[in-house]
Amino acid sequence: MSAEEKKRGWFGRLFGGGRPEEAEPAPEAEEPAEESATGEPEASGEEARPAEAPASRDEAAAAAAEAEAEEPLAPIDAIPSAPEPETGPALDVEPEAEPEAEPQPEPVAVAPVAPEAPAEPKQSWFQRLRAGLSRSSSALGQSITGLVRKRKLDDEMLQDLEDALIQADLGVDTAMRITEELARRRYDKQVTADEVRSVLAEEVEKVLKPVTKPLQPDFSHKPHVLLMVGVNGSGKTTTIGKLAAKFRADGRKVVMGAGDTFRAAAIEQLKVWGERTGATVVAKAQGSDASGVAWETLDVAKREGADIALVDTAGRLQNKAHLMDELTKIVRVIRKHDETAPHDVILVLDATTGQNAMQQVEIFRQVCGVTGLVMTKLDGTARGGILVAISDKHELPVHAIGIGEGVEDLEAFDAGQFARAIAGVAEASTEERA
Ligand SMILES: Nc1nc2c(ncn2[C@@H]2O[C@H](COP(=O)(O)OP(=O)(O)OP(=O)(O)O)[C@@H](O)[C@H]2O)c(=O)[nH]1
Repeated sequence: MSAEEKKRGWFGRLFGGGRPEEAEPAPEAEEPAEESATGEPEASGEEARPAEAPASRDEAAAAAAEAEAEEPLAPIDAIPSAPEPETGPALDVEPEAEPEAEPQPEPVAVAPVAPEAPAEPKQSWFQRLRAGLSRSSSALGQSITGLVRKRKLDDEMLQDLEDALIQADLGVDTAMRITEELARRRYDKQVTADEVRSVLAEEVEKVLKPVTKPLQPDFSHKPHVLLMVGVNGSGKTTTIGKLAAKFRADGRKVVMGAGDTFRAAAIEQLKVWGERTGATVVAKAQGSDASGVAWETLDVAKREGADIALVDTAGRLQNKAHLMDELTKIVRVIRKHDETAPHDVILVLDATTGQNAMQQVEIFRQVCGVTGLVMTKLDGTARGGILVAISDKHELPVHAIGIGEGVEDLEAFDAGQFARAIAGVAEASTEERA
């Protein structure tokens, strides 16, 4: 199988329909990414289009001002604080004060693109998923093995198992269903750890199956608008970059909007992804009005006849009413371009934040009508079970999961694979070894 066919396979699975019929050929790498002589990437949009920028700035300002006058979509005071994720810096500076300050000397951490010539034999996605989820599955596996020692399944063991499953962030309801099913099958009989694991995998798959939904952009929108939201550090920018790479590999025209104007490094990070993928990047200076960036992103996307616009946002939303307003304002500004947009509002959740991720779903659903989820960093945590609890409670589509920083580390979500990986059960069929 060629690399291209593999990409298409991924695309088909992620986007649910295989390669679109009217995909335009991928432009040459230098076409959308405009670089200066120094090699410094120049953003499209305001920086890259001086002649067109003033008009769109006026429109953006007018749209932003109009949007400002409107009511926010959700009461901010009702939103509880979610602790900072492990990877993100704390918010202690008002963004309005930022432009004056020296740009923060943050390193631009950009995930590596898939290595061109991998030396090692390529692992299947399931193998990598299992390896990624090994912290989650081994924590659970140890508890299960510790509890099941050639004993008959009795009430005490069921209670201990339930506690272990809750500890693993799977959620109370799922934990109860698993132990009820175990009791139904094996009560007062000898039970092995393998039997427990297999019931665990089956029950987790039952929860996850209904939420397994590939991303299905409707390219007739021209552009299909995808808004990426989530707390800072959850992996929004990286996920946008990875998605852009997938769309570009499928011949789509992509425009990315650097709507995270809070952090200079996030803007730079997106520009680098733009260079790598050949996607156009619309960016403004750090501290600029994010809704202005969103406006221009759609402006540029329409002008370029882009298939999809991926709009990044800042994630410093906890207890910061004006930043929460910023998100609702971005949505309103986007709707001035297309009242049906944004067509996808994807919440990126960092698995390492465990139960806080549940809280984040509640907050972002209130504020901006989340349509689907991507969970990242499942590779670095023992708390992967949280995706099960979130799915059980919120029933939001899970589009994809991330198990690393590279392009190849984002995959379409598959309930069965995830369930078996987290339960530490072997692959079910040869199909998944592909
Ligand atoms: N291990 C691992 N790291 C990831 C994954 N996804 C993203 N990251 C890393 O997480 C860090 C934060 O990712 P960003 O994409 O910058 O997060 P963000 O939500 O855009 O953050 P802000 O710009 O601060 O709002 C980066 O170092 C990414 O490379 C993943 O699936 N696994």
